Amino acid sequence: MAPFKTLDDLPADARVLARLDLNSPIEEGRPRDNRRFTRHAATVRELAERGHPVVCLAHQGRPGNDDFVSLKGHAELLASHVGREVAFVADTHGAAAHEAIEALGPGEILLLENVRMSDDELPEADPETKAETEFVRSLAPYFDAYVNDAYSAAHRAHASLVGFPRVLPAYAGRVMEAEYEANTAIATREFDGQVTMIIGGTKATDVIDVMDALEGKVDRFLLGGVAGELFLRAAGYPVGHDLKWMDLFDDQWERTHETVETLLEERGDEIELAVDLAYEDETGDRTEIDVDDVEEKTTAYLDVGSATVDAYEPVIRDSAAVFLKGALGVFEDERFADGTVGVLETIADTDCFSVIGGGDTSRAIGLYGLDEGDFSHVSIAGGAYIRALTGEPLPAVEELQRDA
Ligand SMILES: Nc1ncnc2c1ncn2[C@@H]1O[C@H](COP(=O)(O)OP(=O)(O)O)[C@@H](O)[C@H]1O
Ligand SMILES: O=C(OP(=O)(O)O)[C@H](O)COP(=O)(O)O
Repeated sequence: MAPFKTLDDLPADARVLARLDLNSPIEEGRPRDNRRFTRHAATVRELAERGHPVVCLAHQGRPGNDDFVSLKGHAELLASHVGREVAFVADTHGAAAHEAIEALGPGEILLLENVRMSDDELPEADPETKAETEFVRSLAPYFDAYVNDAYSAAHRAHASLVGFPRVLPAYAGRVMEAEYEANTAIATREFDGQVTMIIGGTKATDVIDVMDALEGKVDRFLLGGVAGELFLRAAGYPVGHDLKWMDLFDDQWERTHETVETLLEERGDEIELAVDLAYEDETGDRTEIDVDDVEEKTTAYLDVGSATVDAYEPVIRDSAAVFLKGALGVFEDERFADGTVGVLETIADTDCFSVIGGGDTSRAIGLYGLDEGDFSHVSIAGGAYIRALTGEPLPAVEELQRDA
């Protein structure tokens, strides 16, 4: 049985309130185009083509931060992906919002203002409390159905995510369905062979917790990025040097070194560390060094080296499933993309079940001309992906399951 109702179960003509996750990097006040728009546009288009009036909810940034902006630019970008007009009203649940919702005809789309501009959206609370907020109580009567497509925000118990499914029939959108299925695979599927997890990126504290939680579920871990250097440091190599303007290593080392040391000691045979690293030399070129030749902690390493990519390749080729979280290097700079692109190319070249996770990391696929279709799933979720990998429940998904 499907764990929740989907768009296939949605009654014809239902007036739909759809929660999307359009949270994006903001440049000069406008959202930078990214996969979240393409993916959610497909759900919205399907709803509009079936003749539902579609009112969308989404958030952007957090109050007090520079990226906490209006969704006006998001409506324009969403429209370009849907291929239909997306109206916008600068109101979350007041009279202007109600008027615009009432005026909406079949197949028409409206995006309301950033839900976090309503005091009722945050903070986190249980679903009953969120369902009683003015935000939920005033909007719900305008709709017949609530569709949650915002898998990547499903770890937040906010009003737009857990309140509405208590008062409206609730359905999973297409993005929600696909993300749920792929991201819970480590916890829910049996693979006929080795399961490998490639760990990198800057959020070392998070990914190290994942490694700790995945005991018995993953056979091999291949490490790179900041997390990889913390493991190398624990293995006695003087790496993990913080550049003056970044505090990536020392702070995370303080928080993780005990777990890292225990993991190396107890499960060291599952963990592969980089054998060489790359840095920017005095002339600005990429230079590689064997980890055994590193003498002092004075250099910032920005990628794993080519011998590491060669060593990781057969492990990937021997795997039935590969899950990736975080980049192996600073791939945004072409000189330091080899590690990330190298492992992605190998995964793309195999038939294994593969999930590429992390909003930043998955950008490497488009930047370096890889084909998204060569992976089983490219996730648009960060925090929710990590939680799903470890089997931790997501409050907004639980509400969909409860309603089913
Ligand atoms: N050695 C490194 N030093 C600094 N940054 C790194 C290093 N390796 C990888 N990164 C950075 O990690 C980022 C991606 O990781 P992160 O933000 O944790 O993951 P996510 O993909 O989940 O958003 C990339 O933007 C990349 O530049
Ligand atoms: O972008 C998001 O999370 P992610 O960066 O972990 O993928 C979600 O939109 C959640 O946003 P939040 O972390 O401000 O609650």
